[in-house]
Amino acid sequence: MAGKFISFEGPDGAGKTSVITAIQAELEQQLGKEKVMYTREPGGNHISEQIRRVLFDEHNTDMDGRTEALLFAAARRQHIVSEILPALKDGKVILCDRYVDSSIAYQGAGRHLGEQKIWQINQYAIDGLLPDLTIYLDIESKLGLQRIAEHRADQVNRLDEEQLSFHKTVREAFLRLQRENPERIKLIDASQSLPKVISDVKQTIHAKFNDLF
Ligand SMILES: Nc1ncnc2c1ncn2[C@@H]1O[C@H](COP(=O)(O)OP(=O)(O)O)[C@@H](O)[C@H]1O
Ligand SMILES: Cc1cn([C@H]2C[C@H](O)[C@@H](COP(=O)(O)OP(=O)(O)O)O2)c(=O)[nH]c1=O
Repeated sequence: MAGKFISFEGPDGAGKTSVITAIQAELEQQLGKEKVMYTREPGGNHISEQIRRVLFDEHNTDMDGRTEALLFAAARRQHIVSEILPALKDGKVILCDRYVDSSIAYQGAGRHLGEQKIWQINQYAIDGLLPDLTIYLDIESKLGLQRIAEHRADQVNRLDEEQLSFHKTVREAFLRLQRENPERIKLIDASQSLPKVISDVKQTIHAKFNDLF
């Protein structure tokens, strides 16, 4: 079986973690644990996790936007080399919580660094490796932030605390990316109930890979 690279994207609170957990459990049942890999960005290996700590340290409020963008790209590079490429070689299904589209949306649009510029620095990091399929969980910004506030108040990180307008800009960018890449990026309405979102995601994965679900 050839490896399959599936990324999950969406604004904070869209439900990525909840959805991926369910999808991972079902795929592991079907294919066996050794054939499925969950991983997240930034992170997934000890070097990227160290970069993650710098990015999300609440003391680093003075971090320059370009520094932030370069650190995300650096963590991505290491993640590809240490996790993604070996798993693809082993024929695994990779469920990746965020990938390059997050940088375009958060740093490019949200931080106004320019979506094209962020693409450019990320080309160097990803060296042409895009997911076979990207599941974009779309949610209205206010609802996404409400979900975080209601359920995960203890886990709010430096980036979650950005203002509503930032999140709206990020969502617009995700929607634009989806419109520009309709073959790779599939939109799921994440304001639906969790079981319905999971069922839509499974259908979408099956439409792309007939041997899954
Ligand atoms: N479809 C849904 N309907 C209602 N609440 C949801 C739904 N999906 C997720 N949640 C809740 O919203 C919060 C954020 O979800 P999470 O999966 O952590 O999102 P993300 O990883 O995208 O930030 C969690 O407390 C989760 O239980
Ligand atoms: C991968 C990536 C994430 N981010 C942000 C989006 C999230 O706010 C945060 C990831 O934090 P995380 O705690 O993983 O949150 P979530 O469960 O919402 O994915 O990092 C970027 O700004 N750029 C990136 O390239």
